[in-house]
Amino acid sequence: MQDEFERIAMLRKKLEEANKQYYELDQPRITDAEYDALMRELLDLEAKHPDRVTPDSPTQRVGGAVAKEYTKVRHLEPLLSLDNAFDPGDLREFDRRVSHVSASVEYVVELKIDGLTVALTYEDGLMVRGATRGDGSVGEDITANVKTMGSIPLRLNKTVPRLSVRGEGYMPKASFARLNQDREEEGQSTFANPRNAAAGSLRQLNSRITAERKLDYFAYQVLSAKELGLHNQIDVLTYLKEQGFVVNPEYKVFSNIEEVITYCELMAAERHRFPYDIDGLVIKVNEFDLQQELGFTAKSPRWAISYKFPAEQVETVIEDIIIRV
Ligand SMILES: NC(=O)c1cc2c(=O)c3cc(F)ccc3oc2nc1N
Repeated sequence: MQDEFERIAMLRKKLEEANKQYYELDQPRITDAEYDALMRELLDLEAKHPDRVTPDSPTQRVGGAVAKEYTKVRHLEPLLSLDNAFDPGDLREFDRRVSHVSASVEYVVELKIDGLTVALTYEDGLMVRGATRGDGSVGEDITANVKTMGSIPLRLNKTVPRLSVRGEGYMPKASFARLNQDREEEGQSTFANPRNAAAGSLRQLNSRITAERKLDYFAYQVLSAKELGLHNQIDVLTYLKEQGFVVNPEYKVFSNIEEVITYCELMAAERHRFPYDIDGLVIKVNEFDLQQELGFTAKSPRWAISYKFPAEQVETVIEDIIIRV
């Protein structure tokens, strides 16, 4: 019996390590087939010893019971939306407002991942809830689905009593292409874009289906960051990585808006080189003290703005349309 418990512990360690290699380090060490075999063995051993199952066991990522409908959940703090900037003038206007409060400012610029916001709650280091944005105050409880997302840790590396994390759930372009191909072959309707596919997959009532969709997650915010001894957005991104989250590595720090504008224009031209869709950039005042001085409007922070890439000229090929006059 004891060696079965040791086997359970060893399998969990190997699966967690494989998960970390795949999602955090992007360097899978074992094949999917090997991963599945280890998971199958652990599922069988846990079925024999159900009292040994823990909420952070890798088997909890497989997905299980089908929910009938969503329970609603109220967010600890409302999830606000970002004001948009469409051209350099808007960005200079944003900077002018910021400069009224502080002459010197540091901006962090992150890619704006084109997915959907997912709010995560951890208690004593264990993930206890995942929720969609909903109307900003009340979202849908999608905990079962979120557990199937390999880039979201089931357990934090450093246990803290309570941690609220926000980030973007998204579907990588490769997963999107494969999903639509499978659906076409099965005669099903296809998704228009990865964002819709991610939304549909996350709001699935059957988490086994979510598990097959290979969704991914970039964390970018923690609540009550100052209580964690964090003083700016860069601290937050570093903290999130330490805790085991995947943070988008493309963030940059600039000390004036003209550098931000140059970077925005550069990235608009490079927007398709990433393995996921982005629809712009998010510019954030780095220091929390200045963020707090700037505060919020009714619906948005005054210390952040999203720069939307210009709409692209997409040649719509109109073919096979014969206009009979
Ligand atoms: N899609 C994104 O990649 C992304 C989105 C947001 C937000 O929506 C957002 C909303 C706020 F009220 C405050 C900060 C934010 O930071 C964000 N940072 C990001 N990187």
